[in-house]
Amino acid sequence: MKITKVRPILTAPDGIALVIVKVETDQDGLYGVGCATFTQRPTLVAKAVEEYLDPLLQGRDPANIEDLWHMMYVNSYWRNGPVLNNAISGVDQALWDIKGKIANMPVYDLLGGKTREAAMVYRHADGREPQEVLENVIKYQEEGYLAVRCQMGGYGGRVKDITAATAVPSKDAPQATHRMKGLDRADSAFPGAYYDADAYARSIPPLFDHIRSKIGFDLFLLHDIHERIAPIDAIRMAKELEQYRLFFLEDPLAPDQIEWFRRLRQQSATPIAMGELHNNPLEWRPLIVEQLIDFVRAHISQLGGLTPARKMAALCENFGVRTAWHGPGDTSPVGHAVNLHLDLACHNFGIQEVINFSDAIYEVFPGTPTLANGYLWANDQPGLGIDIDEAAAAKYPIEIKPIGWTQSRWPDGTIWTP
Ligand SMILES: O=C(O)[C@@H](O)[C@H](O)[C@H](O)CO
Ligand SMILES: [Mg+2]
Repeated sequence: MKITKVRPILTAPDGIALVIVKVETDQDGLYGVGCATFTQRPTLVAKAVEEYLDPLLQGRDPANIEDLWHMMYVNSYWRNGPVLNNAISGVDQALWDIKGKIANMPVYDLLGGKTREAAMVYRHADGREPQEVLENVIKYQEEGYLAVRCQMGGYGGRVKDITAATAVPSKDAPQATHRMKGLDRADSAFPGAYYDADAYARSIPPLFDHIRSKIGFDLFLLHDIHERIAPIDAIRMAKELEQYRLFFLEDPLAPDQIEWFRRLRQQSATPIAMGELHNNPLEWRPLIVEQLIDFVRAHISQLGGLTPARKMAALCENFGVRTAWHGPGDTSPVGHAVNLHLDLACHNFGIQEVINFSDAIYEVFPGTPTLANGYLWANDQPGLGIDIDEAAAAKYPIEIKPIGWTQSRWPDGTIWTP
């Protein structure tokens, strides 16, 4: 068997640019699909696939996933960055899809079989003040969800978008209404998504106090700091939140502040999740091996696909760390399917982040997993069990424009990690 063509497909059914890779073979009608999504730089991933991976892979046997992965990985010599890892991921996942189709088994069966029936998910609740967040939490609870992530005013409790040509105001949920210190000068300020780190840090413990006092402890709650505060403030928040028993506190520290995890660990028993920004094994290895985190949050297409992700999961299992694969809207449904296959097969699964799959998503991606009773369910079809309808995908072209939400700023205009 030979690979005949490797090509990217770009589509945005929900307005978020997704990158899918299709690997075609010389066997009649046999192909695989994989997620290569890097929604901030989609056309660069497409170029890496078209100009470098397609010529490299044509004529190779798609059965040899491990060899092809390592070959793609070192072929550029410089490695482990975004764009190239996403492109490799698209191919890698498509190869697993092909293998499953040939074996007539779902990918979770190739990985050892189901160790649970379905994957517990969490949903995102937001609101301008604690009562509104609470109401949204209760909505999810009434729909049967077992876990809800609570934010207030978006990441960092963002309070104001200074819209310029480059800002995208709709990325986060409702904006808080209070004003920022000294920031009533929208016309002259640097464009960006402004937030007040101190006000945000102070607002979160009372938020959880309000929610727990109303609903009790019979629901898993989560929070994402999104690296929006200084490291010592993140430690303080983790300590203050201990009494509210979070399922996890996500991204308390930026990936570049890895040494701070040791201090955080010494001071707080709040479970920590980290890793959606990781690209390089050197970033996650110490966090896992030193047991500085409780959940890995890797974005599987940033690692280079299912092949490195299953190895990461095995490393985690050895050290008592669980998986919580990244699953917001900037993971494609193919990526969500890959997450789910790992969730079902890995004993050390923790929880799965998921979005509400829209009608447009189900139209473009037949076989997208289904949500019911607070769990994500696989369809048990061979391979990844998901496909892309290219005619439907073409109805939702991607739009390229400068990214606004990653221009997060403090009240004085200082840019901070998004
Ligand atoms: O954990 C989350 O869902 C967020 O951190 C998003 O992944 C991030 O804003 C990129 O979309
Ligand atoms: Mg996050």
